[in-house]
Amino acid sequence: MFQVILKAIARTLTLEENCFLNEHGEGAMTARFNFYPSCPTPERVFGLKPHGDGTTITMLLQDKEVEGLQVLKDDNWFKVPVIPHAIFVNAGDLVEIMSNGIIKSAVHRVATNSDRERISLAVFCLPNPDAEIGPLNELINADRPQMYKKVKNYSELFFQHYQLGQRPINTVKL
Ligand SMILES: O=C(O)CCC(=O)C(=O)O
Ligand SMILES: [Fe+2]
Repeated sequence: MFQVILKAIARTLTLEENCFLNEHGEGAMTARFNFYPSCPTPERVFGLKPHGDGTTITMLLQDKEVEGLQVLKDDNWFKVPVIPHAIFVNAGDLVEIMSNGIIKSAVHRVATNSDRERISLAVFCLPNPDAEIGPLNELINADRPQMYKKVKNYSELFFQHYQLGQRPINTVKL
């Protein structure tokens, strides 16, 4: 399914539909269930701290009753509504890099809830660890010079910085 999404993004940018997939290769998908217990002090405790995903694409099945996911836009946090059985698609840092910054990897976080627990299922799409991922040549020009270095095995960089509360994408900006 992520292939369909990457093709759709390419078409949106009026590019050849396989251009992102050619960079990405077959890649790998990992899945994680997130369980957020109820928390008596939600104003003081995050379920998941603010981060951008270190993926190409993340597909997320949210809890069908309990909200919690919030996305940062223009310095404001917006709640993602609960839509039962809908899949929330998030562009990760690697799409931001490949698109030379045109598609943004949204910073998001998860709030806790004082009386309800919450569960979600995230599927993370990643390129092969040895694939070199960089801005597409088609998206580099005089008006928009190359904005990111090429990266390899971004997951490793991601986790090093995540622990420190930093965004790894800031370390590969030119
Ligand atoms: O639980 C959620 O709604 C979001 C999970 C998430 O952002 C993640 O696993 O990276
Ligand atoms: Fe995330």
